[in-house]
Amino acid sequence: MQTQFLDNSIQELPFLEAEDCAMALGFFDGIHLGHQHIIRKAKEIAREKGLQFALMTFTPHPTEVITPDSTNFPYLTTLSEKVKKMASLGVEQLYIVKFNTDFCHLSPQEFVKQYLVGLRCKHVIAGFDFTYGYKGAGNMSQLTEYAQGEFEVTTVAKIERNHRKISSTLIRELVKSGRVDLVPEYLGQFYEINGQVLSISSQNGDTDSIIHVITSCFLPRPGVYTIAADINGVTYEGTCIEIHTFESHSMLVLQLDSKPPCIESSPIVIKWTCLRQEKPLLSTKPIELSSAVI
Ligand SMILES: Cc1cc2nc3c(=O)[nH]c(=O)nc-3n(C[C@H](O)[C@H](O)[C@H](O)COP(=O)(O)O)c2cc1C
Ligand SMILES: Nc1ncnc2c1ncn2[C@@H]1O[C@H](COP(=O)(O)OP(=O)(O)OP(=O)(O)O)[C@@H](O)[C@H]1O
Repeated sequence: MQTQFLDNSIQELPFLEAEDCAMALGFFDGIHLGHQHIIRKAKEIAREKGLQFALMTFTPHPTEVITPDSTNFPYLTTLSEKVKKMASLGVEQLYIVKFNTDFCHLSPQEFVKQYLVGLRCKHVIAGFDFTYGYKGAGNMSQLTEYAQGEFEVTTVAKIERNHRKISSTLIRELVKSGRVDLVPEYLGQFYEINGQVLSISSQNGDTDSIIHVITSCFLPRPGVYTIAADINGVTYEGTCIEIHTFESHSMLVLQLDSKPPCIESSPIVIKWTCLRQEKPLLSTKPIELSSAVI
């Protein structure tokens, strides 16, 4: 997959090098089951028409630009995780458009002309509620008219589960309220976060261990959770017994069912499987964080 960052403060955009493409559009936080359907549809159309399979996303989330006071937007996926997932879904050309005030002020027609026609879109695929242009004024029913014959449009109808639209917002609400057990119905997998191991200590004569983890990802509300932790390619079952949230990061205390070897400073991926108890099990004092790791 080729990845291209587009920053409209740079005048010489590499549009002339673009290939004729079928392009999926959207923010795609989490790449949930609704997103995956759109991405598969775009891939299918690209194959049928012999076009490059492209996808356009934005960074940061429009809310961070439009509501500058908003802090810590609750992303379900970091940009680098999103890039990896897009590659695994077969996207051939990923455009990551810098969402800034200049971009935000483009009219729907300007966006279509500069970014969609400019990037040689021959077919555009998005969901029924995709919006674009200043104040999100452009919608899918206007897109064919704005395309002026340059590309075709496929609008994917609302994809629901349990009579609710599958959405990043719904998944964030489930995570926030601790209902991580329900997340796979909408996300297609357990909610995962990335972090870094700060320290590890043995418990019960080496049969299990306590590890401290630092993360800046969006977390479930405090409580005791069953988790699985991937460290250096090995999966450990365990429990998250404490969650301490600070301004820009959080610290987790995990109890693992075994003691992993030499994992200080290792990256860790934590899968949240279920909320076991509303209150923390025990209260360990948060360890001192050196400024080097924050
Ligand atoms: C050129 C352009 C300008 C936009 N301007 C605004 C804006 O002024 N206000 C706003 O809330 N969202 C704005 N958006 C964001 C869109 O409404 C929408 O959230 C974004 O395209 C992602 O779509 P999705 O949330 O359906 O994935 C803009 C999007 C684009 C492409
Ligand atoms: N359930 C769904 N059914 C059909 N299309 C969807 C669905 N969810 C998202 N889409 C489409 O996927 C693309 C990315 O959407 P977006 O990132 O806004 O997802 P979302 O889940 O609606 O997010 P949020 O809850 O933050 O609004 C857009 O084209 C959007 O229309």
